[in-house]
Amino acid sequence: MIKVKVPATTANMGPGFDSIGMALQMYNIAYAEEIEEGLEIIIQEGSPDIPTDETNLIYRSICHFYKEIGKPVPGMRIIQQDHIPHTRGLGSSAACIVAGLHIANAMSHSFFSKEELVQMAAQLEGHPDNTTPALLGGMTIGAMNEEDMKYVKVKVAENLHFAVMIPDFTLSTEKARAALPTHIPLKDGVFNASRAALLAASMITGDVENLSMAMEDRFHEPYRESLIPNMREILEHAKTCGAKGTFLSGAGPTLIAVVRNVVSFRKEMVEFFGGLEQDWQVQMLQADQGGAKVWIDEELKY
Ligand SMILES: Nc1ncnc2c1ncn2[C@@H]1O[C@H](COP(=O)(O)OP(=O)(O)O)[C@@H](O)[C@H]1O
Ligand SMILES: N[C@@H](CCOP(=O)(O)O)C(=O)O
Repeated sequence: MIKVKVPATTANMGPGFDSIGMALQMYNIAYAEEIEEGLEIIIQEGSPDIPTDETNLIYRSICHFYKEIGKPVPGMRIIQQDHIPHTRGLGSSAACIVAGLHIANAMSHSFFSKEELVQMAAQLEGHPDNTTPALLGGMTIGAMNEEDMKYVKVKVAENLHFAVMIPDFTLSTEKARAALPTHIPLKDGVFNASRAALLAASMITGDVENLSMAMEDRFHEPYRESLIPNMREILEHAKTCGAKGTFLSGAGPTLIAVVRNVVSFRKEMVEFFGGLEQDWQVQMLQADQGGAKVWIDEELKY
């Protein structure tokens, strides 16, 4: 039996559109084993609307891997225990890709290195900001072309807490990407480049006081705001409650605030959400530093 545990990820973190992402301590677990023929998918925990046929994203990622190595896909049973809410901007699709590639790697005895899987996963998702931290943990800064992806992994300071504010409605990445413009004014390019560099450097040095400015964005948040009721008010309120920095998680609709005052922040935000039409859950999480883990027959492999 193969077991894979993959963390949720938050991409962009403000200005790092399609480049910067971070793993969070929230996980999907998948078990897989070969069976004589066919495909059996059991969703033990998680959303009932996840497909259990060949369109399932874990299975599609497994098929992609087998195609790459030129071998037929064996019959298999997959059991999912999902804790990452899907279509909320917390990298559930990246978690499926990472789980699928790890399962296929183990099942086919291919022994691809983690580094090879990092490259394959980034090409499969098309942007490296979810799959790279999902595989490696921490915060990653990546840049890619058709052949290659270069990245740096940064360990996230242990004293940083992330208030992950998840609404009861979904927003697909596809829809949120369709809202983006094809051109960005030069002044916005300068705005984002300076903040993305400041964000990366500040996370390395631990200069938390920079985060308020370093997490500002003009590439995607202003264009996605209309898809997320009360987004601006929520982020502004989070700042008045002491957030060091705030951003839209991935393509949204989840919002994240970096906080130090965990208990009081949560209490104040829960009160604030009580006055809004939509239901918002607040989870206080820390960064996952190690990324996806794989067990074969209960032995931890990596
Ligand atoms: N646990 C899962 N198992 C199978 N497919 C999943 C799972 N989670 C997400 N997906 C697929 O990924 C889609 C969501 O991807 P996306 O819009 O990129 O949102 P997210 O921000 O959650 O990654 C879902 O509609 C579903 O097709
Ligand atoms: N850079 C992407 C990130 C999408 O992340 P997800 O968690 O919403 O899938 C984007 O902003 O479109």
